[in-house]
Amino acid sequence: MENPSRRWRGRTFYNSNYQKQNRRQPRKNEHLDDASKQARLLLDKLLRCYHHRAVIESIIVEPQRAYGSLQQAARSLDQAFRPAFASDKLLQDLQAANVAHIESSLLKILTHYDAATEESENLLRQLCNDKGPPDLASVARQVIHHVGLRCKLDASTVSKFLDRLNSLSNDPSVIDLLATPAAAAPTMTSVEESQPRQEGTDFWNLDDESTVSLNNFFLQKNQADRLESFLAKEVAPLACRHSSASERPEPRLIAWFGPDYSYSGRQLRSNGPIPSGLQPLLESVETATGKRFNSVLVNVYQNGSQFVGWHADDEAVLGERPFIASVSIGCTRTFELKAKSATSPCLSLDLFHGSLLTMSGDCQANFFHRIPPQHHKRGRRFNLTFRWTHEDPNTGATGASLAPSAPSATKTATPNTAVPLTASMAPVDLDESAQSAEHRRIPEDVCSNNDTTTASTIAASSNEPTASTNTETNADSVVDGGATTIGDVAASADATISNDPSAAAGAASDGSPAAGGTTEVASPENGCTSAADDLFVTPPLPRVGLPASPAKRRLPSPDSEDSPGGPERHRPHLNDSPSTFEQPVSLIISRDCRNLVLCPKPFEGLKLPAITEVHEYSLSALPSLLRSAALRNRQCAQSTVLVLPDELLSTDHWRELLSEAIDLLRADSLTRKILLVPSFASGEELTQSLSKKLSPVTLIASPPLKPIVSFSAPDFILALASWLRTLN
Ligand SMILES: O=C(O)CCC(=O)C(=O)O
Ligand SMILES: [Fe+2]
Repeated sequence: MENPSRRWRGRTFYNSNYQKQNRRQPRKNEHLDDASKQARLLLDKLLRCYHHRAVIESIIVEPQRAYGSLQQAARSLDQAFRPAFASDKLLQDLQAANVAHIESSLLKILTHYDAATEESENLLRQLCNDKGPPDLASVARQVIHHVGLRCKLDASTVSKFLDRLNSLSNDPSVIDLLATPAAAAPTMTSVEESQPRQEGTDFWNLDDESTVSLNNFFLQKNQADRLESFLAKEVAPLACRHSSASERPEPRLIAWFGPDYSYSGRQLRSNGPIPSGLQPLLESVETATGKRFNSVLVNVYQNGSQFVGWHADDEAVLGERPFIASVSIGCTRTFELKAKSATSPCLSLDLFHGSLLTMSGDCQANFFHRIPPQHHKRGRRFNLTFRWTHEDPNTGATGASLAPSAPSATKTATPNTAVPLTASMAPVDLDESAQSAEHRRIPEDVCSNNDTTTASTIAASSNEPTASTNTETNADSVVDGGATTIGDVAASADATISNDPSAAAGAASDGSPAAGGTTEVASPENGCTSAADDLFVTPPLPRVGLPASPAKRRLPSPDSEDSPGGPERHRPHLNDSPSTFEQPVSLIISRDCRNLVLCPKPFEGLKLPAITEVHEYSLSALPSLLRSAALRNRQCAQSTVLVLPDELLSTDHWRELLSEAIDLLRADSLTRKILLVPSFASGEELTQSLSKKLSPVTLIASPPLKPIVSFSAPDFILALASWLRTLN
C-alpha cells in the first residue's frame, strides 16, 4: 500500500522539487496567495502536519457529512479571522465541496487552532456556539484530539482546555470529550509515534546555490534518548540565557563548546571543549556530512515559547558559505527558512527527536532561518549545531587551531543534485560493517559516555574572547528577541579528498566518503620475524580502518597529485616558524591495529612485517592524528605509543596541544599506557609535568632512545621494541 505520508508529502510543495515548483510552477492553492500572505503561511505550515491526515481522511471518507461542519467552521473562521483569511475565498472553496477544498479548509481550521491559543479558543467558541449541524462537535473533538497530539498537550492541559470548552458549550458531545482518555492523555511517546517520518535524507534546493537536507532518522530512538539524558544531565546545567546587544536575554538557553568568540555584538564564552560525551555524536555527524567541526552550540528550548528569531549564521569567523549540521533532540519543533528579501517562509520542516539537518552553500548568505515560538504546551528541545570557527578577522584571534580544513576545490553541496550529497551522507557507524545510506545509524555507544571531565577538543585551548564582530545582519532577529548569528562552519565546507590510490595511506584517517571512511589494512610484506614483531604482534583483532579524523594532511610528495598551488589550508595560528609545522611526522599502525606510533621521521621504504601502514603528515596535523589514535584505541587498542620530536616538545603551543591530546587519550578508558619518548633532555621535565596530569595512565619516558633522530627507521623500531620488552 502506498505510504500515506509520502502520498501526502507528494502533494505539497515540500519535496525535493521545491525549487522547481516554487519558481516555475504555480503552487497548489495558489488562489490563496492572492487572498492573504498570512493565509498562505498558515496553510504552508499545516501542510507539514502529516498526522492531521487522520482527521482529513475521515472527512474525505464522509465529505457530505463533514461539509456542513466545515462550512460552519469556515463561517466561524470568517468571523474570527476575517483580516487574515480573506475568508470569502475560503467559503467559495467550500461551496465547491470537493475533497481537496474540504481538506484545505480543514487544514486552515487546524492551523488556526495551532497558531495561537487565544485565537484558537476564539475559534472553538465560535464553533461550539454555532447552532451548526449535529456533527460539528465531532469535528471539534477530532480537531482537539489531533491538535492535542500534535502539540503534545499533556493530560492536565487537555483537561483544562476541555473544561473551558465545556463552559462555552452545552453540546453533550463536547462534554463527552472530558471523559475521553484517548483525547486527554496523549503521551510523549504516542506523539512521536503518531508522526509519520520519512526514511532517508530529503534535500531542498532553495536556490541554485543553497541546499538544505534533513535526515529524520539520523539517530535511532534509543540513541537519541540517551543523548537527551546526557544533555539534560551534563549540558543543560551549563546553559544560560545570553544577553543580546540590547541587553535583552536570548529567548532560550545556550551553551557553547569550543573557542570563545563574539557574534552580533555579544560575546559567547566557551563552556569548554566539546565534552567527551558528545564526541561520538560529533564523529558521527562528521562522518555523515564529510565535514569537520571544532565547536558546538547547544540551544535549549525549555518550552514552546522559547525560540530563535530570524537570523543567518553568517559570522565572519565562520568563514564563507558555512556548512551547518544541526541535530535535534527532544520535542519536535518547526524550523523555517525564508529568503532574506522575503516576508514569509519558503520552507518549513519539523525537526524530530534524533534528526540531522544541514544547510550548505549560500544558505546563510541568501536565507534566514528560525525556530518560531509555538504555543500550546511543548516540552524541552535541545539543538546541537556543529560549527567550525576560523580566525576572527577583527582581532586575529583564532577560533580554532585544530586540523586544517580540506581544500576548497570542489563544492560538496552541488545544487540540484541530490546524489553527491547523498553520497557524502555516508553511514555513520565507525564500524566497517556496511550500512544502508537510507538507514544511517551511529554506534550504540554514541551517547553512553557521560564523561565530561576530560577535554576532547584539542584546539579549544588558549583563545581569548575576541572583540565584537557586530555583524548582526537581520533586524528581525532583534525583533524576535535575538538571533544566534554565531554561524555554523564546517572545517571543510568544500572538502576535496584525493582519490589517488597512492594516497591511500595518507587518506586513512580521512572521514570523507571519497576516502571511504575506513582504510583497508595492508597485508604484511613478508613473514620474517624480528624484535619489531614483539612490539606489534598481538592476538588478532577485527581489523578496523582509521575512523574519521579531523584532518588528513598528507605531505605533498613528488608523485603526489597534491597541487602546491592549491587552496590555502588552515594552519595553526602560532608564532612558531612554519618549518615546525611542516616537519614530517609518521604515523605507524601495527598490523593488528592495536598500536600506533607517532614518530618524527619519515619511514620511507620501511618494510617491517608488523607494520601495515605508515602515514606521513605534517606536524600541524598532529592533534588530528592523536584524536584518530584515541578513536582507534576506543575500538580495539590497548596502548598508544607516542614518539615525539624535539621541535614538538620545545614549543609551548605544542606542549599544550600534546597535553590536551593526552587528556583525550586518557579519557579513553582503554588507553592504559602512553609511552612518551622525548628525544632530548628537556623531555624529562615535560614528562614530569605531564605525569601529574596523566595519572592513572602510565607515562614512561625513554632516555635510552635519545637522540631519536639518530636512529634509522628500522633501528628505531627495533630499539623501541626491545625497550618495551624491558618494561613488561
Ligand atoms: O534550534 C535550532 O534548530 C536552530 C538553532 C539555530 O539556528 C542556531 O543556533 O543558529
Ligand atoms: Fe542558526
